[in-house]
Amino acid sequence: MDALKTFLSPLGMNTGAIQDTLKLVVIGGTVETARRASASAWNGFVDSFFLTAHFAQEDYPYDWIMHWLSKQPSWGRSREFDITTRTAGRMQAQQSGDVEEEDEEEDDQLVHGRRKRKVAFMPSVDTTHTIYYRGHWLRITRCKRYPDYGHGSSLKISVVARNNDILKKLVLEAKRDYEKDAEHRVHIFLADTTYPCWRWNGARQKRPMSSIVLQPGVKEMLLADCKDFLQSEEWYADRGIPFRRGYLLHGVPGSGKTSLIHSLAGELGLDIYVVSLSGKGMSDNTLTTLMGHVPSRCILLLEDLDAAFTRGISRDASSNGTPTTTSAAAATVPTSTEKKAEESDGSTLSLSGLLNALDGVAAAEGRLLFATTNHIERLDPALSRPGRMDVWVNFGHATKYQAEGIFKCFFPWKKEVVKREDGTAVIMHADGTEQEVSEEEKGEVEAANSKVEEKNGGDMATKNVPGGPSKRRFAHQIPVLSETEITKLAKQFGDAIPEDELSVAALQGYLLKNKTRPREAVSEVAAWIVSERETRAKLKAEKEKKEKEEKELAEKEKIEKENKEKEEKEKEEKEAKEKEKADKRKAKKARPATPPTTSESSAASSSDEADNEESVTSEEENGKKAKKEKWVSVKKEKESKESGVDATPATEEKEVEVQATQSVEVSE
Ligand SMILES: Nc1ncnc2c1ncn2[C@@H]1O[C@H](COP(=O)(O)OP(=O)(O)OP(=O)(O)O)[C@@H](O)[C@H]1O
Repeated sequence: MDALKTFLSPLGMNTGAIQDTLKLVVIGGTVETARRASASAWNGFVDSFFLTAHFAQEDYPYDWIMHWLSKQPSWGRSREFDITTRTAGRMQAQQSGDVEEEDEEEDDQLVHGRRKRKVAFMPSVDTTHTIYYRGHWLRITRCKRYPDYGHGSSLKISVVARNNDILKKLVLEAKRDYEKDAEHRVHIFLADTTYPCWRWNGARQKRPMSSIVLQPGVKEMLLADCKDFLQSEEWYADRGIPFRRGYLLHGVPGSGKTSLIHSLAGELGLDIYVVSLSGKGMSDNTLTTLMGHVPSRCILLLEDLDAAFTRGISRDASSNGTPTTTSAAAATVPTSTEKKAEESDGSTLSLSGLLNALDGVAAAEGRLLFATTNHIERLDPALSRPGRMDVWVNFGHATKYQAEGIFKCFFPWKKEVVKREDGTAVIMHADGTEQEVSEEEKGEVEAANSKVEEKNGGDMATKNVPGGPSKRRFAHQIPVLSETEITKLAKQFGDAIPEDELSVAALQGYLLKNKTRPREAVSEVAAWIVSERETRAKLKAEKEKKEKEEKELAEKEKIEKENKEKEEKEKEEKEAKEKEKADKRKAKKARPATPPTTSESSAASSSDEADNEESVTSEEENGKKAKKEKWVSVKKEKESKESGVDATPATEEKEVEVQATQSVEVSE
């Protein structure tokens, strides 16, 4: 300190003030260090009493817990939230529940054609929330797992307890709760190739199997097969057969392949995992990782299987399903066009990679694989062989049977209950049969009929509605037909539809346009078919024309390219020749002016030979020069002669000319 004083005094500084400041810094630093040390020691001490469970977003328990949390009243008192209008996550959709209730009255309102946005409350990231559960305080923290990628969260739940029973109970309760709520929905997961994992893409309302109209027996067969498979784990294990089953749905577009899969998923209570094989960034490794994370008991859907092979990734044309070394190698070695495609979308999926991912060691057991394609002929036989695709179903254009069925599904109808004179009630069926029903059954049928009418904006719809009729808004007022009438109309509709010409999706499109006019839909269907045929013929002609034009253009471009290449080649050759000539000329000029000696001339003769062309040119030039000189002198001679004695005949001129040439040749 004294040394510091001696150092500062000559500078005229107040040493007392500086000393005080330094003391303060030292004391402050010591106190802060002590505080931090004690805090971390306390945290460590406290943490040692906590049991902590981690839940990653990629896994199911995360969803269960988030779903459970959204229902906790204490969660609602939390003071920190993320608020979002996006519904990208399953939780966001569910947590919007609180806000939905408040807005229920206006739920159906559209603002500028859009449904009003709902606000979702999300637990904020990196904040700890405390919830009381079964006599314990749970500390819950949600954190970002991959902040650099901007996605991926995890949950951490800590609780002070002697053993982990409380956490087990919590997870089981959350799971039960979640599954109960998911009962009426099918969850869809999409493959994310950036960080290979499955992302929840939404939950769809289950589609009843009755709304899918296929040829008789097809959907029943598929449903029974799936159910049988799901119950046969032991049977497969006993025989050492991998517990997997594959279904290949192939056929024309818009024939119900995807719809049937969604419907089956709903019926079987399974989630759907969708992979787009032609998607950006899809590679063998990515697919294998994804397949390894598919849970057992789910539907794995490979849509448009043929599209994955548009780059020609196939083993070989004559493949019989057994991978060969060469062909498998060929599959992994892309051609230049394939390489370009890879470069543009980062996709490097090979057929052998796909096959390995589907039934390699990492592939999940117990899953139902569904693959759809519009071009079965493009598939490699190895891909569609039994063991990979066990059941094939062909989907064609609409038959009369399907047309009739889809009409019946489309329009609402009710059962006719008639009271006989003797007081008993009967249901009159469309085929003329009568079904006797008890009073109770009659009540049920009538209640069902009222529901149908209410749903479709009939008279009943405006009755018994809390808040009065004005509270209810109906987009469509659809007449509810009797069973007899709908059956009759459906038959007429089916009869009018040509067999195997239009897709079911096209029929659905027509019926959608007439969704409130079932009777008109039947009376106008013939005209629609005519216009549909005309449109299709027109589109076909336009397509053919376009293809022809494109072909011609391609041909023209090809010819132009060839011509251009030819011209460039000729130009290059010409330039090379001229350059060669110029070089030779330069070389000749550089030779010594003195006549070469015999030895020199003989030595030079070989190079003269090489210069042959060049010397011929200079010889020609020399000849021409000499000839001209000779000609001038002869002419002068002639003129002098003419001025003197007699004209020399023209032949003489030629002779002289010839002689001149000859003399030049001789002189050379
Ligand atoms: N057989 C069917 N029964 C009921 N609805 C059908 C049927 N076929 C098609 N549809 C309707 O047509 C629409 C398209 O059907 P879907 O997407 O299932 O056809 P797809 O065969 O999968 O077509 P793509 O091959 O083009 O993917 C859906 O809205 C669906 O309701």
